Amino acid sequence: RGWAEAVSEVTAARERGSGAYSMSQPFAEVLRLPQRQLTKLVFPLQELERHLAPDTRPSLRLRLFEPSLEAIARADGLFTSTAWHRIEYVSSAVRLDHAPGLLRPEKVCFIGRSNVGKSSLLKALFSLAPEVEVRISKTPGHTKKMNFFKVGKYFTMVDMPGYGYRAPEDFVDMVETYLKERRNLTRTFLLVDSVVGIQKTDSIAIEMCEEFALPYVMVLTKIDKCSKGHLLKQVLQIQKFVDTQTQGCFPQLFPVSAVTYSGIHLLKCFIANITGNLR
Ligand SMILES: Nc1nc2c(ncn2[C@@H]2O[C@H](COP(=O)(O)OP(=O)(O)OP(=O)(O)O)[C@@H](O)[C@H]2O)c(=O)[nH]1
Ligand SMILES: [Mg+2]
Repeated sequence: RGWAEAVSEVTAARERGSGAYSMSQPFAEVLRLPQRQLTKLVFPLQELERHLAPDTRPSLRLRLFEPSLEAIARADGLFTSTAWHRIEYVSSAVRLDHAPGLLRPEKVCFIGRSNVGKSSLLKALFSLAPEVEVRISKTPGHTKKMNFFKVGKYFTMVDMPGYGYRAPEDFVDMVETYLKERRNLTRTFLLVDSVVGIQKTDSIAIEMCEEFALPYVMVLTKIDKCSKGHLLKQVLQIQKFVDTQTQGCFPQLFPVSAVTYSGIHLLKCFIANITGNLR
């Protein structure tokens, strides 16, 4: 289905004013981009796929989650803060028993090495809620607490401290306990730096997710820093790792850039979908 049709469909939906949230203005702009630019921004894996030899294509699982542009547009609305639908910081905690109550569905958290780009990713996902403050830093080990953010009445997202270099001392107690015991956690996003690929420290998190049998999703960060060839190599390598060495990892990778926003819209749509909010 062409994107031009999606534009008119979504525009019509917006004019009808249907639903608590509808397409964000910035996404209307995205839909006006030339096809190639739009694909690169919204479907970065598809853009890479064009450079693969036909017989290697099946190794990239591109088609597992392939929403329509209309669905992506609606998800963008879910991540837009309005007076009726507030996206906001809730609280921070260093221990599980300090975390917000379990009544609100938690749904998603972001884990990964320090400096991999967890806070930056959250900030990019919240770019249409500019009043939400997510702190990022060049210095690894910046996020010291579990930070809870709510997306209206729908769900909560958690930014975690990183593991590895300059990780907080109580990291293990904090993050392991959280992952193991948080009953309302539906999906864990495990971030891997696309420039360097899976490192020893990443294996800690992978093993943790596997051991606790958590459903998790691998996100490749900072893709703006990779050449096309390098990114393709990393994506294929990591995809192979996921296919052969993991049980609980969703077999489609999500490459993103918090700088160019490549892959961010698709990830918003995936989160809307797994939290049951893609109406
Ligand atoms: N070029 C580029 N830089 C990024 C991207 N995402 C994050 N960075 C940079 O990477 C550094 C670390 O980012 P953070 O988001 O603070 O990383 P973090 O994973 O939250 O780190 P800790 O809180 O220390 O665990 C910062 O200098 C960011 O500007 C990206 O997509 N592209
Ligand atoms: Mg951080």
